[in-house]
Amino acid sequence: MSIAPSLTERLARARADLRMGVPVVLDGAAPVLISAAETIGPARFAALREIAGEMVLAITARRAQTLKARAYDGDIARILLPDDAGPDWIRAVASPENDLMHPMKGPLNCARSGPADAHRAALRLAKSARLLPAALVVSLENGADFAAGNALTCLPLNEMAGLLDARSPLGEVVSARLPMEVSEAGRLHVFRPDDGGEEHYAIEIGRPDRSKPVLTRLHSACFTGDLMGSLKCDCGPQLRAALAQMGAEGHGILLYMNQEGRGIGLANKMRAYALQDQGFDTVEANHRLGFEDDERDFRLGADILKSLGFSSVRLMTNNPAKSDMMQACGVAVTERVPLHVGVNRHNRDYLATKVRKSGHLP
Ligand SMILES: Nc1nc2c(ncn2[C@@H]2O[C@H](COP(=O)(O)OP(=O)(O)OP(=O)(O)O)[C@@H](O)[C@H]2O)c(=O)[nH]1
Ligand SMILES: [Zn+2]
Repeated sequence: MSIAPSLTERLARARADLRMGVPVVLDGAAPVLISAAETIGPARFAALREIAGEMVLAITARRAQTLKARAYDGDIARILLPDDAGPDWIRAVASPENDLMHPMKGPLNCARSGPADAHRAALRLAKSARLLPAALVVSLENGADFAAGNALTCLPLNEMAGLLDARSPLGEVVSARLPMEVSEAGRLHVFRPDDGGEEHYAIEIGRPDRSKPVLTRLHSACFTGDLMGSLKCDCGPQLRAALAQMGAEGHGILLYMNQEGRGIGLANKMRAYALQDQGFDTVEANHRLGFEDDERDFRLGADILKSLGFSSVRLMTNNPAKSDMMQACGVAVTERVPLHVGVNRHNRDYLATKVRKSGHLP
């Protein structure tokens, strides 16, 4: 094996670059330089203008719908950057926080022709870096030379879709005994993906029989609900109720997935909360930010269960998408255990929206 970073490792670097505001080169027949809209500063923007390439702001069709921009590519829109646009304009298009106070003054001119694969890859990369899905895409004459001359991460455009689809194998790094309030026979397993991405955890209560369906909760991280006692959702009560039931039964597995905000990250979830204060529901808020309703990958939970030796579960959830994905990944769901706890006046509408729009069971 070469000592140089693999493509997957370079992809992980690219995520860190975008988060810092450093552009990344996507090389191919039509090479481009991509930057995350959210992290472009004035100095780098001025340097990008000097390249004198075509400048396009790529956004998702979800965001385009709010802005009344034409998504000619179906899932994305490519807005041609006006000559007088700067980082503030870019951020105003990318982020909906001031949409109501300053409705966008169009018209936003969108590209109809030419390839959109680099733009699509840039948006997927920004999402996977937990940034707003909006990217400035600047055309280059020679991608490889430009990357080498500026010490930038360079990725082959024709391999981007496959790289972004792939899910990096999760390996167990360590496990140790963790006596807990619900059970003194607790154990925490830490799983880490090969690509340097987010770690996920499994809490094992007792020593469940691997040949029988195990009481399981697939829980997504919610800093506000799990730790801060937020009343806007039901996550904290669900977490504690699941652990309590496992403690009472003497065994169970709680998968704690670091997929905060249904996979959009805490910063974006707080942007969604700000929109909810303007009157939008949880699904509309995600869409206005440019995300789908739910950006989580539940397959990771099934991967962890299988690597711990389980092949069937009694799944504690109200969300059929979780059961469906388990089954599709080869983990049998022998029973769905409903988990209705923690309803209050602040989260009643949120829970009703999940039933009405996201297929949750009442
Ligand atoms: N984007 C977004 N995420 C939210 C919002 N409220 C809560 N969340 C996140 O939603 C996730 C809730 O996940 P879960 O409780 O595991 O899953 P669920 O889909 O509600 O299904 P259940 O298994 O029935 O609880 C957590 O990652 C929260 O951070 C919101 O308004 N917007
Ligand atoms: Zn929550």
